Amino acid sequence: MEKRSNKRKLDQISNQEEEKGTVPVKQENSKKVKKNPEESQQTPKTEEPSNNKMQRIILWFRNDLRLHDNAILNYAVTKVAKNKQIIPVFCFDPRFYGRKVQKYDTLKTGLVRQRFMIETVQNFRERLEKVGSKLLVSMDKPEIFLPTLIDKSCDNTIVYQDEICSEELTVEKLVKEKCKKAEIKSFWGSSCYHLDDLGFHPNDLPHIYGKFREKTEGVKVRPLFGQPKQDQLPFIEKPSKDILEAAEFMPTLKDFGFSKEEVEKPRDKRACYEFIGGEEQATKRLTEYIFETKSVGNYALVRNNLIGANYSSKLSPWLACGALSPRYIYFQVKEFEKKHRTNESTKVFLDELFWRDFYRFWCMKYGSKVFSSYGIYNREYYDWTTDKETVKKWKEGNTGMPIIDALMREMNVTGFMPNRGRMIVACYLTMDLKQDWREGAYHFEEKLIDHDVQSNYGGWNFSAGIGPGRVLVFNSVKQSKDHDKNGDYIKMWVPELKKVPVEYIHEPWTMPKDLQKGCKTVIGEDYPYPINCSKYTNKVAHTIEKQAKKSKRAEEKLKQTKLTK
Ligand SMILES: Cc1cc2nc3c(=O)[nH]c(=O)nc-3n(C[C@H](O)[C@H](O)[C@H](O)COP(=O)(O)OP(=O)(O)OC[C@H]3O[C@@H](n4cnc5c(N)ncnc54)[C@H](O)[C@@H]3O)c2cc1C
Repeated sequence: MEKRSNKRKLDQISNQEEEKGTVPVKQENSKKVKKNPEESQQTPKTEEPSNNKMQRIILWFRNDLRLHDNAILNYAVTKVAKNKQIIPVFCFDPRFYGRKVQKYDTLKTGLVRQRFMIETVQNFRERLEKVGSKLLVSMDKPEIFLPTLIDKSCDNTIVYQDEICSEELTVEKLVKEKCKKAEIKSFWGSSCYHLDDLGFHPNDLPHIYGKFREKTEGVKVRPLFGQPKQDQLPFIEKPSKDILEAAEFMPTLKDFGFSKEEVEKPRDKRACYEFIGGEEQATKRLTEYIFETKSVGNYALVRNNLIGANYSSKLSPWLACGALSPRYIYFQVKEFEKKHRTNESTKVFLDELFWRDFYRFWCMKYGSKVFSSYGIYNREYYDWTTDKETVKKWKEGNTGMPIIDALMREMNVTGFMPNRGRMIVACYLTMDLKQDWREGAYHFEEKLIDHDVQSNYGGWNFSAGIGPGRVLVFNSVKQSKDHDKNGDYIKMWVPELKKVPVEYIHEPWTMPKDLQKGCKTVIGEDYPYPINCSKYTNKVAHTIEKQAKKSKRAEEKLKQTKLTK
């Protein structure tokens, strides 16, 4: 391996797998629930091999970048062997990092999440080093990099945590194909409930979340795995030069194609929280949210607010990449309930955590259908269109609907958007502007710091009226008045509207012309007219818009004639 040879060239990445769901539904659903899951035991029963051969265990980490409560680390620690070598690996797979999706004109991973991921991997490496291990990092595809670690003189095992959706399953399949000389083991580990404990096959998952909760009422969350201790993860005694290089390699944002200007831009001070990647920051935030500020005890009262650090936990970015275990959160909340109080808030908070579980099992059940345009029920009556100009305005936060613009701008800049906001903007794009929901979902995938394929595509299916449960149709103006009464959130993210009086902040296009001039916010000049959507724009606004367009055209004509003269 040449120095940093694991760094690929960005322009070599193929865009073949443009659309999700290239794996047929059946194949995804064929992920069997293990009947007698030796591999899924809390403490895996690993037999001592009959020979004295070195046991090489390659731990392929993906969305499980933590030492605490980690199923594959637990396997490595509890594996009984006379001689064993544990090799932890993380690949910045070019299919997920540094790749553009041409069809939706989005990146698979935008700048904010990419930065967070580098911090996460760096912190994970440091934590592994503290217990005497190392982390190999590569920018190659796993099916290219992992085979280079197979040593013929050893018994090799490749271990990973199960994933659910098509793109991830395709990679698993390729790894299996290319690593035939190694044994492959996988473990469930990304939800609170263990797949094997549900008591039913994911294909029998109830249609709606409430019924899922009823059906799983008696299911116990399994206890946590312990953290590996010093020397429980013995590395290779005399590693090769290549392996040592990979154990030091860490890509930079530039390696993923981001410009110097983008990389050096400071974090935005308006961000609701300073998200820094890694397990250490994750557990710090968890303690702060649950025990120091005791905010979990007020969750139900404030969770729909839009401003501040503690209206919700902000744990999702660490959960998404597995720097934080959902079971650890669950048990910490239970601890809080024991010490302080059990109330509606702690219950609602845990319920949200189980929504995350629900979407995982839901994606298992429906496979690639969750990425299809009319969803799992083929609701073709929605008749989405794609008007790139409209989608662009929505993406950039220039729709002329203040609450939508504020929410989109917060996400574009910081990577975070409140849950209420996600529902509002998704409903606006699909129900009001009637645009293909996938334009929105792919944009979220690029921008969100907490992007999680199951929660994102599940959330979009739900909001677009093609997913589980009732179809919720929001009125954006009402939502704006309900959740941002004084327009503080709007004014924070849409500074053009700073001087607009509160009574007009939610519908600035209804402001009388004189007032628009008075507060230096002329609609159509300083801030756009709302996209023509009959639900919100009243006749007055349309007339003003038409007149403005007419007079603009007249002005331009006049200029033209002057020029030609
Ligand atoms: C269109 C749309 C897209 C979404 N995309 C994502 C995504 O990519 N990644 C993601 O983690 N969440 C997503 N969500 C769910 C939800 O918005 C976020 O989990 C939540 O806003 C994260 O903030 P928090 O950690 O402060 O959540 P809290 O309100 O503090 O909740 C605690 C945890 O519960 C889970 N949770 C809460 N609400 C939901 C929910 N509705 N669905 C699933 N899990 C939930 C999250 O893991 C969250 O961290 C999406 C929702 C919608 C409507």
